[in-house]
Amino acid sequence: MMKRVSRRSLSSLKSLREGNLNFINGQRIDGSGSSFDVFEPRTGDLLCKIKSTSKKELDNALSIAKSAQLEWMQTSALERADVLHQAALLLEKYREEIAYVETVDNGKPILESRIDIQSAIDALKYCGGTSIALLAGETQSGNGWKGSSYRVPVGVCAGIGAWNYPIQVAAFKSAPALACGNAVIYKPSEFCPLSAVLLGEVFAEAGLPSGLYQVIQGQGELGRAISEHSAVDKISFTGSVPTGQAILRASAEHVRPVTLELGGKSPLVVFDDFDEDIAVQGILQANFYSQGQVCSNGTRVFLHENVYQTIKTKLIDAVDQIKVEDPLEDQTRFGALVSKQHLEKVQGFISRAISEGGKIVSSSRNIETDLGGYYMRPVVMECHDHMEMTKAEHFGPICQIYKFKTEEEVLRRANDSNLGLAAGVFTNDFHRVDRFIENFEAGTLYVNCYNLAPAELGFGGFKQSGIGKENGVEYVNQFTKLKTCFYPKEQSRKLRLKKSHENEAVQRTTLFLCPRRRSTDWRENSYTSIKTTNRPTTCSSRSSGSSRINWKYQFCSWH
Ligand SMILES: NC(=O)C1=CN([C@@H]2O[C@H](COP(=O)(O)OP(=O)(O)OC[C@H]3O[C@@H](n4cnc5c(N)ncnc54)[C@H](O)[C@@H]3O)[C@@H](O)[C@H]2O)C=CC1
Repeated sequence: MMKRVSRRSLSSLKSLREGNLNFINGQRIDGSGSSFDVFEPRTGDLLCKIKSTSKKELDNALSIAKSAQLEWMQTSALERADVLHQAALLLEKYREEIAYVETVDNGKPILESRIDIQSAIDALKYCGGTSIALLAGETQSGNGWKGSSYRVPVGVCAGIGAWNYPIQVAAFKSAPALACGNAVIYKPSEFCPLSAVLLGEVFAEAGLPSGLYQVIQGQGELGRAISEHSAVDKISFTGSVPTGQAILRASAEHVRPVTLELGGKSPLVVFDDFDEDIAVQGILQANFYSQGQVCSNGTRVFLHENVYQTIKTKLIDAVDQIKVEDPLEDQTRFGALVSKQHLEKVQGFISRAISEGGKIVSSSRNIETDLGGYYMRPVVMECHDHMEMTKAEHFGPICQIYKFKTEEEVLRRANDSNLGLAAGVFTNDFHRVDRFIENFEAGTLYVNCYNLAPAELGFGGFKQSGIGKENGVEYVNQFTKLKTCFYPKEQSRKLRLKKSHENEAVQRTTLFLCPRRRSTDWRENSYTSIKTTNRPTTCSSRSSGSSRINWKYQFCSWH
């Protein structure tokens, strides 16, 4: 059993502001690399200075991770799941403290930060429970042969995260990796670096041995150093398409598995048979949650010509009523954008769209506020197909509306994108629903709802929106390698008898067919004898039964 040193406290915001934001081998320490400033989105004030991880410190952290991982992989999946479950309970316990830090760091409403922590809790419970069953593998037999496939950890997994869901992404990168017996080295976005450190403290208090979850801090340069490092066995990345492509290129050198959760430019198609008021609530949900900084947002809203005018009018009315407020207040539904640079980027998209013929039809995008910080009003824009914003992800609170006539036409326009993260359709015609499910070119589809991403089902994109999934069984599998072992049927029976007779608990001898190609008569082949670790073959998955937030919040009132 690995030695565990439990911590008993979570760092306060005051302490985080003071630095020591790398979390290496169970300790909060400063890096010795270059420094950079982090600003508070709700006020625009300096939040903290980060001393980033140097190349030498990265090497050291990876070597600590490898040693810790070699021990961790020897623990049972059930034991690992227990640690994740404990961490989930601690996240529940510290929900308010972490939500406060998250909102100060990111600018999103505190209500949303609380929900993001729920997603992190769900991921920990789901991955812990699921891995127990997945790692058990499967056994098959055929003519003269018997074989088992089972899953082993990948090794040291690196996570590189975006800024829009800091605690959630840190948990999404670490939960499946740890559950499957890997170590994690995580680099949060330089814009929102704090909650990943708190997650490290939560893991430590839950009994996770030091070195298995480490946080390194830095900007793109550190991300590049991770993606080029030979001691990293897998990378799980959430961020923009160009960065994802750079990581993929660097990983080709090492022939290393990569999971990419990248950007989107998702269509949301609204037909004239659907309730207009519910459609408006759905469009708000698909565009303005997290100030529009959501990868799966349905920013291209196609409205059927019969309802274009009425839905447009209702939508403008609803958007104009959204209050932009201090994200730390409980009632706030729309807070600050993440950074000055990002605010300027989003405003730049709007200005270029106007010069290309786009038109803001809601009130002004600008807002006077005495909070300081990075605020703008959400907007509705009438757009056409041949403008930059129809193709490019703006990642801000801009709902683009388009008019369409026929189903065939709108499907073609909806799919006309290099990205394929999500797509939605609002209609009461279930034959039409079937046709959209079949023909939408996207990895996540929403019918009469939008932006759900529960832990139980895979979420991820087609086309340039990514490779692999987060959530669901597929996601947990991505943090394992599959080993398949064949043996002759009679030999396997003898081995079983021998094993039970000698009560051999740790190791057994088995046989590989060699050469690998299966002959019609396997007896003609020669054998090679090797040693393998004995593994349990039956385990049951545990329910993640949590005090979940009801997902129906998705159509909550915005005013
Ligand atoms: N599909 C999904 O699940 C999600 C996708 N996203 C996408 O993330 C993007 C917004 O996030 P950003 O932080 O602006 O993305 P980004 O690509 O600029 O940065 C993401 C992370 O990559 C690091 N990085 C930068 N250059 C790197 C390099 N050359 N090699 C390795 N790492 C590097 C950054 O420091 C940061 O930690 C949007 O495109 C959004 O759609 C965001 C959330 C979820």
